[in-house]
Formats: sequence, structure tokens, C-alpha cells
Amino acid sequence: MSVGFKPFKANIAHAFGSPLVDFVYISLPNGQHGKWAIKALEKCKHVLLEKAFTANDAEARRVIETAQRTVSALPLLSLMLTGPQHGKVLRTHAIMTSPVCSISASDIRWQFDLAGGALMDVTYVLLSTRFALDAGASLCVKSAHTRPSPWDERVDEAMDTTLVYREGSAESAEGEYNVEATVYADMRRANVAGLVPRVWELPTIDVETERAVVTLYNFTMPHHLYHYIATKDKATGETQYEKHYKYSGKTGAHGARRSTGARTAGSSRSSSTGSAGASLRTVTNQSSIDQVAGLPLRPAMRDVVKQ
Ligand SMILES: NC(=O)C1=CN([C@@H]2O[C@H](COP(=O)(O)OP(=O)(O)OC[C@H]3O[C@@H](n4cnc5c(N)ncnc54)[C@H](OP(=O)(O)O)[C@@H]3O)[C@@H](O)[C@H]2O)C=CC1
Ligand SMILES: O=C1OC[C@@H](O)[C@H](O)[C@H]1O
Repeated sequence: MSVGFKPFKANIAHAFGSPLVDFVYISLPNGQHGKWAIKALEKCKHVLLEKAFTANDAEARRVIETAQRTVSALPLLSLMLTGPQHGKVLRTHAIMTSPVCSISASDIRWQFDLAGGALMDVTYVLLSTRFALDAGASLCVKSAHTRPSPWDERVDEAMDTTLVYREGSAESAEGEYNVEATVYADMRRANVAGLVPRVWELPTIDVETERAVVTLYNFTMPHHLYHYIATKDKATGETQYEKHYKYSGKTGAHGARRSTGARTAGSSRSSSTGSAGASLRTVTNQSSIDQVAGLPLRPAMRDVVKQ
């Protein structure tokens, strides 16, 4: 394609000219998402942008403005989440960690200039929280604590934050109320007793409602790793599980590799259809958390408008 990409640097034998390209998937380091999304949108290409959407909230706005101006679709890699069907939400807790030493020191995820860091990498904790709560931007960041990376103190190797979201509506019977959402992201999670990696700490969210606790375990990788939705009835103590991971070797609509997340989308109170607004709110949350944690703004590539 001809949006500034140099095919021969990467030993790519054949490059398509811009007119033949309808759609661009951007899987570059976080700090380069905005730059390349804008370049592709300016050429009226549809864009599928990896998470984390952009480096910071200002850049997210620039991407969305460009998509609106060029009338291109800007879908997202998104997840679907079963919402609480058991009374109003009381609190949520989302976690995702990677064992210490599982991400090499040279990885893009540790690099400040590429908008690395734990909150960016496992942004699923924010996405799932927002989807569980059907929430817009968080009402406030109550607390945010980082553990800096050993290589660069501007990069969070872990982030522990408590957000307060406004739920309900003034018109509804329950009125408006606050929900506390705790979020923990860690890219260098210590081993148990220094030995055992916590490989079970896959992306998970617990959503406690008035009558149940709903747990979505490993909602981001249902296609290849163990995953389930557990609903614990608070009155009876009984837990029901939904699992869909028989593997028949087939993929596709009738293959047995079914995603629990996709399976439940129909009954979901809150599912992402991939709106740009949802991404903007997630990045806005992330930038606000960084600010409270005392981290510098994650840098976007500066040459956004240079063609
Ligand atoms: N949705 C999902 O499940 C996942 C999403 N991601 C997201 O995808 C994106 C890429 O992650 P991942 O594939 O693991 O990253 P990699 O490090 O494996 O790949 C990065 C790619 O970006 C290119 N690149 C361009 N500029 C730079 C630069 N300055 N420094 C380093 N690489 C550069 C690299 O080119 P070259 O090959 O020439 O070095 C490489 O092709 C991230 O935004 C990440 O958050 C990642 C994993 C899973
Ligand atoms: O998106 C991702 O999902 C899987 C993680 O292990 C990875 O670090 C992250 O980029």
C-alpha cells in the first residue's frame, strides 16, 4: 500500500497500491496506532485498530475526528461481556497479570516512547469494567498506584486503581448511584513463593450484584484457553457455570471452538459493538488514571499530520 509504508525494508516481495486496499489492520506498538490510523483514514481506508486504542486521550480524539471527517468505519477489537442480570451492580474487580520474566526486557511493552506499560497492555481490565457497568467515563479515579518498571520509572509494570462510576439514571426506580470498580494490571507479577508463576491470573472480572456474583474468566482468549462464566447465587451459594470450549479441530460458525463471550452476547446487557466512543472513554479513563498515579502522558508519535 502507499500510505508511507516501505515494503522492501521488511523484505515484503509484493506491495499493493492504495486503490486496491479497502481495509487496514494496525498492530504496531501502542504509540504508533494513532499515527498510522490517521494516515490510513486520510486515504479513506477502513481501519481495525489494535488495543490499546491510542497512546492517550488527546490522540484518541484526533483519530476519531479523522474517521468522522473521512466517513470511514473505525471498528475495534472488542470483547463482549455478560452484564449482571441479578439486580443492580454493587462493585466490580478486574485483574490480568503476566508472570515475572514472561515479557522480555526488549519488548515494546516496556518502552515509554512506544506508549508501553501495564495499563496499556492489559487494557482489558478497563474495557471489561466499562462494559460490565455500561459506563461512560469513570466519575473519578479514587486512587491509582503504580509499581515502576526496573528499566524506566515512567513505565508502569503494575497498576492498581480504584475508580468510581455513576450507574443508573435519575428517571429509574433505583435512581443514580456510585459503583466502585477496582482494577489490577501487572506485567511482572511475582511468582508464588518466588517459584510458581500465577498463570491462572488470566483476564478476569468479578461483577457483584445485589443477588449474584458473576465471574467472567479469561474472556479475552476464549478461542484457545480455558474460559468460563460463573454465576454464584448469593442466597443459595450455588454456582452455575457456562463453558463452551470443546475443540473438534474445526473453526468457523459450526466449529466447536466457540467463544463463551460470543455465545452470551445475545443476552448481554452491555456488549461492545465497537463504537469509537467506547474506545475514547477507555483511553480517557486510562489517561486519568495515569495522571492520578503521577505518570507522564504516554507519548503518541509526533508526526501525525506529516504525509
Ligand atoms: N488483541 C490482542 O489479543 C493482542 C494485541 N496486541 C497489540 O498489538 C500491538 C503489537 O503487539 P505485538 O504484536 O506483541 O508486538 P511485536 O513487538 O511482536 O510487533 C510489533 C510490530 O511493530 C513493528 N514496529 C514498527 N515500529 C516499531 C518500533 N519503533 N519498535 C518496535 N516495533 C515496531 C515491528 O516491526 P519489525 O517486525 O520490523 O520489528 C513489528 O512488526 C500492540 O498494540 C499490542 O497491544 C498484542 C498482542 C495481543
Ligand atoms: O493483548 C494482549 O493479550 C495477551 C497478553 O499476554 C499480551 O501481553 C497483550 O498484549
